[in-house]
Order: sequence, then structure tokens, then C-alpha cells
Amino acid sequence: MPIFLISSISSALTGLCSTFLIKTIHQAVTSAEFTLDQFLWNFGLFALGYMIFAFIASYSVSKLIQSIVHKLREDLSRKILKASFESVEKKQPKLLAILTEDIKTIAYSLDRLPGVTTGIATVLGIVAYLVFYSPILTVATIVLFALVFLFTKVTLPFVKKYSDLAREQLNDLYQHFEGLVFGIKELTLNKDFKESYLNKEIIPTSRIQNLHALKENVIASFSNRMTDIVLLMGLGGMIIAIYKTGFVDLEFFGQYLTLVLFTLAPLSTASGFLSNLKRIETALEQIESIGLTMDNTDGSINEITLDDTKTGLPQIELEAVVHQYLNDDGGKVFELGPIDLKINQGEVIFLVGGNGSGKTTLAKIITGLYKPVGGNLKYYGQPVNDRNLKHYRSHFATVFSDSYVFDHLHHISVGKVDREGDYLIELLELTDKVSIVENRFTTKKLSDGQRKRLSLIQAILEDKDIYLLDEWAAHQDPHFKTIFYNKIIPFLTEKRKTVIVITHDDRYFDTANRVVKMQDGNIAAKDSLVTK
Ligand SMILES: Nc1ncnc2c1ncn2[C@@H]1O[C@H](COP(=O)(O)OP(=O)(O)OP(=O)(O)O)[C@@H](O)[C@H]1O
Repeated sequence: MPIFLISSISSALTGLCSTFLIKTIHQAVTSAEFTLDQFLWNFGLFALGYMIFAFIASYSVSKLIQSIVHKLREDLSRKILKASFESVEKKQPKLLAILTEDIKTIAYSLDRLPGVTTGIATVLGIVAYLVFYSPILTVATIVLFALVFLFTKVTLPFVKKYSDLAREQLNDLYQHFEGLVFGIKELTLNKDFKESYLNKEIIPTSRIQNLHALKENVIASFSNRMTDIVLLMGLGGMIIAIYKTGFVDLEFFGQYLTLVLFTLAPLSTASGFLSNLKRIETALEQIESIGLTMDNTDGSINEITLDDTKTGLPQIELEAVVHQYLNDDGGKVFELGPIDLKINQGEVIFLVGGNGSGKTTLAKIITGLYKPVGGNLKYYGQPVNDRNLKHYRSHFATVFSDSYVFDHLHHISVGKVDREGDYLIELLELTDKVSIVENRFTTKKLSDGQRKRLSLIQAILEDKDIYLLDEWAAHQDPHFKTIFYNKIIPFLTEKRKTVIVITHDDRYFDTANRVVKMQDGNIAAKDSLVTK
């Protein structure tokens, strides 16, 4: 870690220059032999050294801090991408606060580090100089510093307590902010709603958060100020002891004081940094407590691929598959299954059923986003498990009803995008709205229906074996519904793709090979299956 080494060495050298500067000043005012020339030379040399090393220290420590922050961001993003979909889905509101707030706290709290490292080096240098100057006063100084440290330590648990409480409120505040940004249409249209959202949600949560943050800051900053007082009181105590016992000469003590007073500022910075360490601890605890469970993609197990060439077996098979949604107390909110279902390669299956019947949940099981709590999911007869789940998932392209629309197409080959992109844009009548430049859609600023068409283009360009389209046509006008059922689905089946469509469009049921009806978390009786 060379940057760490450079920052440590340069900080130490800055501290050393600072000590020599202080020593030069001290000698100039205490030693009769010290000439003006000597003073100018020494002072100029150490001041120059101080500036050079301070710049290197500030640069390297700041670089170190930024690389820590960057690493945290990268690690956290990787952790989220490696976690099981279910755990990320559950923790979604908390994640944004961690990604923005906690990492920012760490960055800001570490900001003082350059001053602290230099300050500590200066204090150590002064103490070393004091040893030669007066061993007895050095011992007294060390005792004094220990008292300052103890005092700061006593206040730290309180800083931590209020830092934790303030951080807890931030999760709620972020959820309110999410409502504020994404629910702005509803809030703008309804004056009473807007007022009550502001006054009953955002302001009270922000006030409580502020109150805890205020207590945290007051304790931290008061403790910081008090370290100066403790130090000065200690010096006062030493003066009393000198008056009473005369253990050193008072004039000598005055010269010693000149030195010790130089430690006030660096000590104050260092003790302030101890409070920052508590804030960092709170932020790191939040990051640690994300509680995401990893799935097979964490690379901790040997992955294997599934055999795609098996024939005569269903491409996907669900055997008595069960899934449950649980509330925070572990109570069952909804149960899907046990479901038995076979899907053959190249089939077009429509999943239909009332709201809340479990279609999307089943889609998440089929695509491997959810792991069933019971039963088996098979791919050409091979059970899907932790070792092959990643490969299983890679067979799917999806457009869920709440899909996020990315403009990014860099994961698709340029050749593929060039060959089919323009054709699909034309087929879905977006030519005058959007184009693809350097594997990126030129805009996402489209109507809901148009954005859904963009998602569909992206999914088709991904060229996967199995397509799962969740209520894709729900936002489309009749013209585009016809294009979807009569052109897009045949375009996919011509390429031997398997297509699973969640739909309520009964006018087009005849375009499917099979219609599977869901009811109360299960497939409705066999006789309601419609076969083309
Ligand atoms: N993440 C979740 N946590 C807890 N319960 C959920 C979750 N997602 C869905 N549910 C519940 O599971 C049930 C099935 O939901 P699902 O989304 O699968 O239904 P659906 O048939 O797709 O409905 P719709 O046609 O309205 O989209 C519903 O009762 C819903 O409230």
C-alpha cells in the first residue's frame, strides 16, 4: 500500500518540521547564544520543509480517503449485485440511504485525517524535545495528555448513542423523500395531501433526526472544547504545585509552557477526530447491517452450467413449487403453490388471472429471481440449484410491469444492435423519437407506453432463449397491442424462443399455445387450461 506509506512518512516529516519550527522559536526566545542569522536559516529551512511535506501529506492522505470511499462504493454495489434478489427487494428503502448518506459520512469524517496525522506527529516531536528539556515536566505533560484522552473517551459513548439515533431516523426520512420525488404528481394535485405529507411526515421525522444530530454535535464539539480546558486546568495545577513545592524554577516553567501551548491545537484536532471515528463506526455498522443474503452469484461455490441440448424434456418444469411472502414477524402474507407446470421450448404461454392471484410471483420463480421454499424447478430435467442458478437465469430476457428502463446497451454486441435495433425501433414506431448511438438509446424521455416499447426492444436485442413479459401490453393502445400479439410474438417464436406473457387481453388468447389461469396463488383446475 505505497500511498499509505507515503502519507504516513510525509505526515511524520511535516510533524517533525513543525517540531523544529517550534524548537527554533523556543530557542530564539530562551537562548542568549541564538543569533538572528541562525533563526532565519532554521526558520526558513523548516518552514519550507513543512510546506513541502504538508502538501505531500495532504495530497496523499486525501487520495487515500478518496480511494477508501471509492472502494466502499464499489464493494457495496458489488454486494448488492451479488445478494439474493429477495433480500435486496426487502431492503430497497434502506439501501439508498446507505449508498448516499453513510458513505458521505465516512468521507466527511475522514476529512480531518491529514490535520490529525500531522498534529500527532507534531505532538510526539514536542514530547521528544521535552524529554531533553526537562524529564520531570515531560512526565507531567504525558499525565496531562492522558487526562485529556480519558476525558474525551468518557464522552464518546454519548456521541455514538446520538449518532445511532440520528442515523435511524434517516432511513424514514429517505423514504419520505422518495415519496416527495416520485409522488410529486399526486402531491402537486392535492393541496391537503401535500400539506399533510409535509407537516405530518417529512417535518416531524426531520425534526427528530435534527434533535439527535444536534445532541451528537453538541456533545462532540463541547468535548472538543473541554479538552483545551482540561489541558489548561492541568497546567494551572502544575503552577500551584510549583508554588507549593518549588519542584522546578517558575521561569523555566514559563519557557516550558511556550512549548506545551503549541500542542493545544493539534491535540484538539485529534480529540475531535475521535468523535468522527464514532460517526464512522455508526456508518460502517449501517453498511454491515444491510443484512443482504448472498446467493450463488457471490462466487463462493463452484458454478456449473446446465445442459441446453437435452431434447424430449420440458424446457422448464415446476414440481410442487411453493413460495411464501412473510411479514416482519414471520407470519404468512401470501402463499403460492404447490404448483406443477411444464413449459416446452418454443411454446407461447399466457399466464392469466385476477389481481393478486400470484402471476408475477410465479414469474419471479420461473425466472429464478425467487428461490422456491418448496418443490423443484427444473431445466430440461436438471434441478436448478445454487450452483447452476446463475446459468439458469442467463436464459431469460424480461420486461416486468415495474421494470426500470436503462438506456445502456453495452452488454449487447454492437453487431447485434446494429443488425436488429433499427428494425425493432421501426416496428414499434419509435423512429422519430429515439435511435441507438454507440450502443445507447438516445433518450428515455418518452411516454409510459413508448418507454415500455423501449424496454421490449432492449429485451429482444438481448437475444435470450426465454422471454417473460409481464403485462407488457397493458400500457399500449390497440394498435400496438396488435403489433405485439401479431408481429412481436411471432418474430420471437420464429427464432424458437419460448415466450411467457402475463396478460389480461382475452381478445388475443388465441395467439398463445396455452393459457394458464392463476387463482388464489395456484393454477386453476386443469379444465380451465385452454390449448390452442
Ligand atoms: N414483495 C412482496 N411482499 C409481500 N407480499 C407480496 C409481495 N409481492 C406480492 N405480494 C402479495 O402476493 C400476492 C400475489 O401478488 P402478485 O404480484 O404475484 O399478483 P399478480 O397476480 O401478479 O397481480 P396483478 O395482476 O395485480 O399484478 C398479492 O396478494 C400481493 O399482495
